[in-house]
Amino acid sequence: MILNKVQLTKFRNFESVQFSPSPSLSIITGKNGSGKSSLLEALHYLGYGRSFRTSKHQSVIKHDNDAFTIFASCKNDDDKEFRIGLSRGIGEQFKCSVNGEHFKRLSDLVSLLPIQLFTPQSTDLVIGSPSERRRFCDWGLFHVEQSYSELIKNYSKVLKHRNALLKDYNGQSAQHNTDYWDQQLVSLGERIDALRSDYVTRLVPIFESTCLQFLPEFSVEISYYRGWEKDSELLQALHKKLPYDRKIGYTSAGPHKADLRFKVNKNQAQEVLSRGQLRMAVAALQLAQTKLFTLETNRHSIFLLDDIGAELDAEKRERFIDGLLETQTQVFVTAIELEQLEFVNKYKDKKMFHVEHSSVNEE
Ligand SMILES: Nc1ncnc2c1ncn2[C@@H]1O[C@H](COP(=O)(O)OP(=O)(O)OP(=O)(O)O)[C@@H](O)[C@H]1O
Repeated sequence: MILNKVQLTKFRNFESVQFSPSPSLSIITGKNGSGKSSLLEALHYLGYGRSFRTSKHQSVIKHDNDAFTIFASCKNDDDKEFRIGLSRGIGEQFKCSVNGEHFKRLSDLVSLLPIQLFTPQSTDLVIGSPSERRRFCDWGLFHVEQSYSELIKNYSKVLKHRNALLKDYNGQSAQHNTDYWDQQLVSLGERIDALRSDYVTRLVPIFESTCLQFLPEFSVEISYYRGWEKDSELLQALHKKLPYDRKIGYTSAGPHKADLRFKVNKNQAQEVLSRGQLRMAVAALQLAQTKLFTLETNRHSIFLLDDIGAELDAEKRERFIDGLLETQTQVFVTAIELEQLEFVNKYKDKKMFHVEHSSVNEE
């Protein structure tokens, strides 16, 4: 997948801009507040239907306006051209289209564009809550296994019903039967677990070899926690936890509690690694996921690198971009100054853009 042309209207500080990125590397420079991250934010919308900076869609609409629009001309991996459009007004739902045809579900659009993002906040992937790591795994599966997003959606629905029943518990266990929801939760949950567990097994060796390039002085291990006790069936775990779950009013075992656990030299990552080293661990993880995606789908993804200068030294910046370009990923990088990217002269297919006075100029 390649974005050939991107057009934003009334998005953040941009009234109306368009630019034609490189199929390989696009470097976006500009002063603080010029709009670099906003450009990546708009691309992120195409891949996720949301911003990476706010959950309020209204905040990205240019002040004193009532809707934003993002258009992109793309070429898929079979060389077919298509146009996608996304807009959202204040208090409205998304309007999405592909080749001018209206799409009802945002998820249909989102599945077209495999986009990943790396920002100064990306260390949350290692040290933040387990939901960050579940989202990471789910991205990989969502773009590889067709049925995966439906599976997750159905699981979430069943979980909601079971939690509602647990909240209703009034101390009368004889009349409080969760069996119906337990069975459905188990059937969907075990499928999710099997897919995730396989995915992590395929990812780990790629991650370990990538880590050798980024953090050669450390031994970094990832293990998969499926969300309930080892050596126990999910149904058993649900039964065992039922008294506790009734007390707290929600389900405390299952794939919605899964995690990827990091150990660096056998310790918690944040005990051992500096902030910059944590970012390198994340870079290695995302690069590994990019490699696996390309290997398994024969498709190419899009990678957004916001503020590359923050806490990654020049050698690691170069290694990261090299690794992404080797997988033929379309890469967008923002930096305040080009000096942070001195090594880019070696890339042949790059394009440079400068953002100033709410316009984007190719240099
Ligand atoms: N809804 C909005 N309408 C108009 N302008 C906005 C809106 N939201 C943010 N801005 C402004 O848009 C500008 C672009 O912000 P952005 O974060 O994209 O800049 P940046 O180039 O990435 O900056 P930095 O290098 O400091 O991270 C800022 O000046 C910000 O104040």
